[in-house]
Amino acid sequence: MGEVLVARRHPGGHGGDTPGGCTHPVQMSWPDAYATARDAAKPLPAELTPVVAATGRVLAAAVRCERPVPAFDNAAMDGYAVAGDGPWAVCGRVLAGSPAGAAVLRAGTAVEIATGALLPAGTEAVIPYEDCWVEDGLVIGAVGTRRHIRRAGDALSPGTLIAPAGRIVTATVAAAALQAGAEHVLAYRPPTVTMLVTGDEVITDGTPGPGQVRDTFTGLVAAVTARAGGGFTLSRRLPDEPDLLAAALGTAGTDVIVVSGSSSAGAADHLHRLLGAATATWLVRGVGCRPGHPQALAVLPDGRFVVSLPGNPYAGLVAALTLLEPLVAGLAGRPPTGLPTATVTGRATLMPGGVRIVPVGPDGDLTAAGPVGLHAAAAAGTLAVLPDDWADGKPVVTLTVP
Ligand SMILES: Nc1nc2c(c(=O)[nH]1)N[C@H]1C(S)=C(S)[C@@H](COP(=O)(O)OP(=O)(O)OC[C@H]3O[C@@H](n4cnc5c(N)ncnc54)[C@H](O)[C@@H]3O)O[C@H]1N2
Ligand code: MOO
Repeated sequence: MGEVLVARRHPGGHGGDTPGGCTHPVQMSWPDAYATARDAAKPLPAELTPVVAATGRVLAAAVRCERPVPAFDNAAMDGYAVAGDGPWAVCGRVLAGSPAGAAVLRAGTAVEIATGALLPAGTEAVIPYEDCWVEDGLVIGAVGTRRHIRRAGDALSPGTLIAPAGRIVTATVAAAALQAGAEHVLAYRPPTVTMLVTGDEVITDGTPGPGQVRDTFTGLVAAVTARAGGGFTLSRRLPDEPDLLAAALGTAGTDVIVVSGSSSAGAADHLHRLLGAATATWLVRGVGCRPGHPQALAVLPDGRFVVSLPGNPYAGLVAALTLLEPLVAGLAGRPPTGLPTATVTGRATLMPGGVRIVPVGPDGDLTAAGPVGLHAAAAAGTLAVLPDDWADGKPVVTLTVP
């Protein structure tokens, strides 16, 4: 599944040795890292999916109308279906969903009819209630210039395009497909994502005690996964125990494994060594951005991707938007789209030779943010990717906070 982009040994940056003959590229620029994650992900196989379960998936083949819409001739107004000249003798009533009856409407007769009801054969027009009245069982009025009849196929005929390949199945695409008689669509299988939350100090519920922190990653990763069209399956908290992390990496049966923490050089940071031992291929190992520079993307020999998010929460969010989101979107079959740009104003300490990723409010003003606190990103909603030659007021690429 993965593609070795630069197969060469790391010259010795963070993470130390990579036993097991693991190869990897040197630290990448932020735009290259984003593009690498996106391009490494080829769409997963397409499968025939019930329309009702396809929302959020990407179409691998166009959806076309299979049955005319409407499927049968019906009344466009509540009133009387009539044949021949009036006045018309009322001989029955047809509501939507009830059969029109065997009888053919003969000249001079009428049936009371509801909007959407099957028209009796022989109907020449529908006269709305407001254009007629009934006296002694006779409808009195005149057929107007409009017949108020909807013919089968008036709205849509078989073969008409409902949605092209590559389109995300929205609720409206699904509704249009069902309306047009499609029960199944061919859609890419959405990638599944497991989250491994590492760290002895991380707790997943309750109030942290001394030295502990509350997990902030699971909800963010689940949201980024869902937004990119993936299925978040599970979050597991793991202590800083290499055997447990190795076992979890080995058994996670999902297309993508996200690991928070353990990305750096500390005594309890085992991920890089374990991926080396597993002969993973590094696609990205370290990115020229602040925060989030220790982030990485690797592919295991069986094709499963591992996304490594640095433990500092804002750095981890930046990494999820840099590597996880484009990866999941690509696996889900979403066609690449350019990132939005916006004009941003204010001041920031730029990173020579790399990018600084800074929260930006709706007014376009930059906000200061360190690698830990998430409050500025939460208030901002958007992150600006500032290159080292950025100047106040210049437009930049932006990322949307989940
Ligand atoms: N010698 C070096 N030390 C560090 C470097 C470096 O290059 N050389 N990089 C620093 C940077 S930058 C970051 S970011 C962190 C990355 O650390 P890890 O990914 O190994 O993560 P931990 O050490 O486990 O934790 C760091 C920090 O984040 C907190 N954390 C971890 N997981 C969670 C979670 N699920 N929810 C909330 N907070 C979490 C953890 O408690 C630590 O405070 O390394 C620097 N060091
Ligand atoms: O990824 Mo670290 O921020 O640069 O804390």
